[in-house]
Amino acid sequence: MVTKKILFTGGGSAGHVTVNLALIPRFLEEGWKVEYIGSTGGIERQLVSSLRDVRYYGIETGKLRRYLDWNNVKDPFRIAKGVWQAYRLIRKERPDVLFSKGGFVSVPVVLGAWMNRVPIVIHESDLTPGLANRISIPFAGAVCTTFPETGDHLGKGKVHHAGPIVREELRRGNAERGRTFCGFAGGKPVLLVMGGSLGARKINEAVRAALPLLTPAFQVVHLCGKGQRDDSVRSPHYRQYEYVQEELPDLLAMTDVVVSRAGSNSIFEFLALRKPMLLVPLTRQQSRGDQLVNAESFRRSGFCEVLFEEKMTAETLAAEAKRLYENRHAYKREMDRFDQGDALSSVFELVRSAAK
Ligand SMILES: CC(=O)N[C@H]1[C@@H](OP(=O)(O)OP(=O)(O)OC[C@H]2O[C@@H](n3ccc(=O)[nH]c3=O)[C@H](O)[C@@H]2O)O[C@H](CO)[C@@H](O)[C@@H]1O
Repeated sequence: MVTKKILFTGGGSAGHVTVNLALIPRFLEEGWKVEYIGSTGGIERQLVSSLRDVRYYGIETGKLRRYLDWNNVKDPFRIAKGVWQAYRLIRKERPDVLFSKGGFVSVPVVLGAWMNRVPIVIHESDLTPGLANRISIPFAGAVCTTFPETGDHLGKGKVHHAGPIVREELRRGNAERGRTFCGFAGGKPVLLVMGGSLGARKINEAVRAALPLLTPAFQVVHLCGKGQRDDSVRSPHYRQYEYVQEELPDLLAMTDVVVSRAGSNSIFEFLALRKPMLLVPLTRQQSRGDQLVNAESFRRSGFCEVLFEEKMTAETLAAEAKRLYENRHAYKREMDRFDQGDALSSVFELVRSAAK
C-alpha cells in the first residue's frame, strides 16, 4: 500500500490550529504521513509539538493588516520569502494534499502548494470567511465550513458544509480532577471565563472588577491569556491561568456556565459540551466583525446571550452571568436539539478524495 502524505497549515492564534489538532490523529491512525508548515515563532509551533509523529517546518511570514503599521512595509517581503520557502519545501516533500485552516501563515503555504500542483482543501470555522481564506479560496479545490450560512458568503460549487470539528479529548474531562486542580471545594456552581486563545483585556478587567458580585454565587475559573495574570487580585473562589492545554477538558467538565469571546472554535466546543454561554464578541474595530455574526447566529439558535463590549461593566457582567445560570436548563434544551453530526469523518473523506 502506498503511504499518503498530508500537509497541514494554519496559525497565528489557537483558533487557526484547533481543527488541525483534531484532524491530525485521524490521519495518523489511517496510516498517513503528516507534516505541518507554520511560522517559525507562532503559537502553532508549540501546539503542534504536543503531537507525536508530526514533522514541523517553520517559515517566515508577515501579517495581513487592515490598519497602518510600520510592519506593513516589511511584511510583503516576509510574505514573499515565505512563499519561496513553502514552494521549495513542498517541492521537496511532495504531499498528496494540503489542508489549510487559515490565519496569515497559511497564505504563502497555499500559494506554494498551488505552484506545485498539490490539491488544496480549505477549512473556514467562522460564519464569514477571514482574509487569509478569502485570498486562498480561488486556489483551492474544496472549502469546508462549520456554519451552514457560510456558503452564502462564498458562492456554491466548492463549498462543503461539514459542521463543527471538536477535539475528542475535550469530551473526556473529569469534574473532580478539575476541582482538585483548582483547589475548589464542591457546592457552588463554576463559571469559566475565556477571552479567546490570546486573552481579552477588557473581559479580564470587567471580570476582576465583578468578583465581589460574582463570588457569592460562583467559583470563577479565568483563562486570562499570556502575560495577563493579575496576582494582586485574590479570592478563595477565584483562579486565573494564562493558558491551559491538558487541563482544559477537566476544567470544562466542572463548568456550569461560560463567559467568553465568540471565536468559532471555542463556541462550538461549549455547544458540544452543552455549556450555556454569555458571549462578549470582539467589536468591528477590534476584528473584522466575524465574532459579532458568530454570536448573533448562536443567539438566534438560543444557545447563548450576547453582551456587547460597549455595555459591559462589572454590574452588567455579573447580572447577565447570574441570569444565564438561572435559565441554564432552557439553553441546554436548545443545545440538545443541535445535530452535532460527524464533521471529522466527513472532512477526512473529502480530503482523502481530494488527495492526488
Ligand atoms: C482575536 C482574533 O483574531 N480572534 C479570532 C481567533 O480566535 P481564537 O484564536 O481565540 O479562536 P477560537 O475561539 O476559535 O479558539 C480558541 C481555541 O483555543 C483553545 N484554548 C483557549 C484557551 C486556553 O486556555 N486553552 C485552549 O486550549 C480553545 O479550546 C479553542 O479551541 O480565531 C477564531 C477562529 O478563526 C476567530 O473566530 C476569532 O475571531
